[in-house]
Amino acid sequence: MENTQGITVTGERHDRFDEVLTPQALALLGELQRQLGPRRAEVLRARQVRQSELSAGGTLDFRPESAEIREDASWRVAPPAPGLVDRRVEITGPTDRKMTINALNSGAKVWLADFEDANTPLWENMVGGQLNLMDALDRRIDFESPDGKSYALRPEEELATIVVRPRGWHLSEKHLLVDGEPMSASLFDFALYLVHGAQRQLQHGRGPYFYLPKMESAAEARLWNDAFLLAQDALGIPRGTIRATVLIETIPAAFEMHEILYELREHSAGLNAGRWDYLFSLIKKFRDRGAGFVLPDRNSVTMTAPFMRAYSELLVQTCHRRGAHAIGGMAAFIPSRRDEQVNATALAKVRQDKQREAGAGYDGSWVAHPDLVPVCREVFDEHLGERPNQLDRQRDDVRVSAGELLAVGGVEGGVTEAGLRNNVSVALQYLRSWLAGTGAVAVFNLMEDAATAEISRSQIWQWIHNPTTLDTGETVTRELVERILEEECDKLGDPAGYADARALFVEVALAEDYTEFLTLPAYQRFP
Ligand SMILES: CC(=O)SCCNC(=O)CCNC(=O)[C@H](O)C(C)(C)COP(=O)(O)OP(=O)(O)OC[C@H]1O[C@@H](n2cnc3c(N)ncnc32)[C@H](O)[C@@H]1OP(=O)(O)O
Ligand SMILES: O=CC(=O)O
Ligand SMILES: [Mg+2]
Repeated sequence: MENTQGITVTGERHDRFDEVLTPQALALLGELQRQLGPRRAEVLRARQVRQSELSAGGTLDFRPESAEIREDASWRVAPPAPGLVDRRVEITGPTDRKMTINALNSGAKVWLADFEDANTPLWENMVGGQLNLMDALDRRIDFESPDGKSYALRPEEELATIVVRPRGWHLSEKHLLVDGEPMSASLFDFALYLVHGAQRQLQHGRGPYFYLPKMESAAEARLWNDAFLLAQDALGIPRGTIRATVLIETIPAAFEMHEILYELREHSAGLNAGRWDYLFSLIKKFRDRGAGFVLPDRNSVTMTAPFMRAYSELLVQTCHRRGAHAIGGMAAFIPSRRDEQVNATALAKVRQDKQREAGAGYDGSWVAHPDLVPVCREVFDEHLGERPNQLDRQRDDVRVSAGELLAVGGVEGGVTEAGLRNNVSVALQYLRSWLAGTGAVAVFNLMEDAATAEISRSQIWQWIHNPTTLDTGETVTRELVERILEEECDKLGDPAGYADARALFVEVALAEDYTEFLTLPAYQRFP
């Protein structure tokens, strides 16, 4: 452990970590944390205040205070930056060495290098991931797997543009203390990539680009914008070099899309419809509000549910009014190279999802696996023709009210025993994987990550705390879930291997008090 000017690294200095944790990088981390740490605490407190209002019966609406920004038709975000003009296919995934190479080579236009939903924030993953990004930008990221398969990058012009997703504002990085306090994980991930990636990216004719997750308000976007201004000035990089695409993946943020774009306009690269966290947020924010907000089984809530369609179309309308890209979300179906049937289903489902998005006006969309790149590309090729995007397509036909965004009742399908069992089993399997250091995993042929697992455990909490009857006629109670937990654990086998995941599940799904993010108590389990 060392302490230089109030900055202490408590994490281990593994091989080559010094290349990431340089004096220049540590100085920027300290500066950002000292300048913006108190503001971060403020926006997190504002989330709590809003939650108390909602729990007391309040609602969400478009903000009268910022009506002028929404109604002013004159402003636009910055024109798309190099490497971000054509974003028809974006692949997402963690930053381990093999997946970094596979993602960059996948044929996608963009790679979302993920320190958030698809990542377990182990110190080794965080700093190791930054090293892999540096090596990828230096084009020296060859790798050999234990079974002897060699990996190398394709020619420059075929590689995806890197867009890094730092962790959300709620998370801290406890291995980096500033004046004795853990620093913001968001600022940690952002600044390390900026320090090492900016010049390297500019040499490749691109720039330091980011995806910003889990925001709940325009004030949070302003905080990011201030971090960009401060960091660009500190590093002598022209203002506006950084670009950021914001995930609209919380229900409060859906009411502030124009305002979020406005705050970031000089740095904005558009918005993305993060459907899984959005559903999680809906459940979380209205978790104790009774039957009108109880969603049925996770798998029966799709993007064609009226409230999801409203959110998705409002996002395209907002973006294109402001000259900003609208990027679609993740269909969770994962292809299989071993099972033809599973593969055919995944390809068909993903095709359908991308067709809906391209038809709605999205400029591109996400895939979770290299084998899904061609299908997404085909669909957008058909819609875009020779154009790199469809920013010119205005959705003036879209009219979305606050009530429509919040009308979560009335989704077809109910709460079933099978759905409850699925939530229990998926949550257990995901938590085990997360605790072992892998933050994205295929379970029952679907992609599971922090966002989807949040839905599973939050639904269980919500069903226990609001009168909910299963298709079997039984009422969901803590005792019933405990019995099902026992049975699902038996099916999975390996009780010792699941012991930690099981304890964490009880904490985040069955406790009387709701846990805001499962990753908070999960992270505490790491030294
Ligand atoms: C809600 C949200 O935020 S969505 C965004 C966050 N989530 C994600 O990014 C999930 C990304 N996807 C993944 O992590 C993976 O696809 C998983 C875990 C779902 C499935 O992975 P696997 O079980 O390894 O799939 P599979 O065995 O079919 O992989 C085949 C090959 O594709 C590679 N691959 C699979 N997904 C990806 C990816 N997203 N990026 C790069 N390479 C990938 C594998 O590394 C493997 O490579 P190899 O043949 O060289 O060994
Ligand atoms: O990050 C994406 C989501 O759907 O959540
Ligand atoms: Mg998300």
